[in-house]
Amino acid sequence: MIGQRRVRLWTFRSKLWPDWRGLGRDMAGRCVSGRALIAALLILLATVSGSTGPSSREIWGASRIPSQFSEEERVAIKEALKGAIQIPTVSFSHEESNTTALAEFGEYMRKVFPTVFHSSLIRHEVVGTYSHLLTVQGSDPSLQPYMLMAHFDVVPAPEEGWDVPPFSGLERDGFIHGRGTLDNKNSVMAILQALELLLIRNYSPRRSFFIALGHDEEVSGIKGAQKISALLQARGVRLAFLVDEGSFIMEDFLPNLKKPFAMISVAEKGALDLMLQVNMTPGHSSAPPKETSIGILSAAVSRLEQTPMPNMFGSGPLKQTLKLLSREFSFPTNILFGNLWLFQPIVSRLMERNHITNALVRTTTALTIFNAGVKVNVIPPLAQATINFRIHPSQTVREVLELVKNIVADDRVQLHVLRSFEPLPVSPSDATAIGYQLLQQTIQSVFPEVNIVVPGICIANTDSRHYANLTNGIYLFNPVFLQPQGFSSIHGINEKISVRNYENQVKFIFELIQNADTYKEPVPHLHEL
Ligand SMILES: CCCCCCCCCCCCCCCCCC(=O)N[C@@H](Cc1ccccc1)C(=O)O
Ligand SMILES: [Zn+2]
Ligand SMILES: [Zn+2]
Repeated sequence: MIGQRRVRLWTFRSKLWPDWRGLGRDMAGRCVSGRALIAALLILLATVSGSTGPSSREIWGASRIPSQFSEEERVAIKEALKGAIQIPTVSFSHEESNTTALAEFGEYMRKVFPTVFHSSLIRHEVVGTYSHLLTVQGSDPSLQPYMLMAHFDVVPAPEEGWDVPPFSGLERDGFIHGRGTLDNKNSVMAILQALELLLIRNYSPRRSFFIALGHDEEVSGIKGAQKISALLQARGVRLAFLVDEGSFIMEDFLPNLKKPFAMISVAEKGALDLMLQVNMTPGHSSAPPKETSIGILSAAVSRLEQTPMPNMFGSGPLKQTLKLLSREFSFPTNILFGNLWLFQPIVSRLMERNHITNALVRTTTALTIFNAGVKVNVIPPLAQATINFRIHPSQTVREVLELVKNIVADDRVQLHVLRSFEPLPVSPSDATAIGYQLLQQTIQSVFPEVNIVVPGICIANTDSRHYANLTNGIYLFNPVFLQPQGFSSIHGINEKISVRNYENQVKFIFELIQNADTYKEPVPHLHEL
């Protein structure tokens, strides 16, 4: 029955497919087709007048600065990133970081971007000893400011397994190698680099914006981002939106989808670090009791690992993500993703099959620390295990704790919450959401090969949560192409970015800053009034 229905649906849709695609594009917004028409006219005009084509200055307005960089600038762009990678700004733990390197990084930024740090338009403040806040003054106070964020601390990188030393910043085969090339010195450097290049070209913004560069994101953001946020709140700042790390232009993440798609995360998971502890009477191992602290704790954590948290597919932004992506798939995935009203149960199961997509549909349970015992012939009194839960946007810390208690179901296992925070509220991605729309438009102009932009969920955590008090528009997006191998290199080995990818990241921010000045609020339709 279902099989017959599936075939019928497919036949119906495949007949309509070409029309739907054409129609979809036209209906994506009159302004898009209008802009295409204007672009076509400009090309025609330029051809007649002997020029090679319309520049972005012509399309976006007379005062627009084209994102074209000289050979000399292109060399300086990549050399600046290499230098940043060579400073080992490692966050080891809450208590320990390489503070010498953090301070050196501040000096390095000032040296490499002199125009930024000497501009009369920019106020620079050091916050929490090592983090940086730049306030870029716009000329039009009626425009609400926004914020670009990044962090320059990195996770440790022992040399084993790396093709090149992780703090060498070496260029090889078109890639710059090293810890922080994707997470997240690329963004720190690209933001400052784009601004430096704009200022050199005498740019002055209409819309004010902030640049917040954190020094402790990899261990909490409490000394950096949290302090910057408090400072801005005390100044009464409200942000139109902010952009941080957390998502990419995805390539080869989904089976049967060869084309890249840009995912702007509009939601970020929460987190719960829970320590499980069992205390029993110690004793001689020659006469062990029936149950030991290690055995009881192992059984409890094993139950947690074997009992995944509920699949939350159907709530949150993922349905919209798949609906939008469905057009990019071939049969039968296009039918499944495009008709979730019917195929939701199947799709939610499919998502569980892969560890990355599984993380999108549920709160994940990761056993990360286990401690017990000191000597082979001593029954230890104490066994401890720490579990890192990443909480799905549709759940709360309290709900997860309740589920954990029910799964453990053993009073001898004590639960201690070490740290927890709720998922971020979902940021808007509709036609009126300025941050989302600006990112989408900029992606479309800088990366014409990327057909589709979708809202998504960030499965990791970022500094952006510390700014939730200042805006409801939190967008996580790095304008960089990422494959699954690149994802594994983040916090892993052989982290690297191609020179081309990095140049495009600079170009993207160069364009985004200018687009923020010229963004026009959409006019509401009559029926919405
Ligand atoms: C249908 C769409 C499928 C495509 C899914 C592809 C998903 C790819 C995900 C890529 C995510 C990359 C995330 C990069 C940002 C990493 C930020 C980070 O590492 N943050 C730390 C922060 C932290 C948390 C807890 C303690 C200390 C630090 C983290 O662990 O989350
Ligand atoms: Zn990061
Ligand atoms: Zn990280």
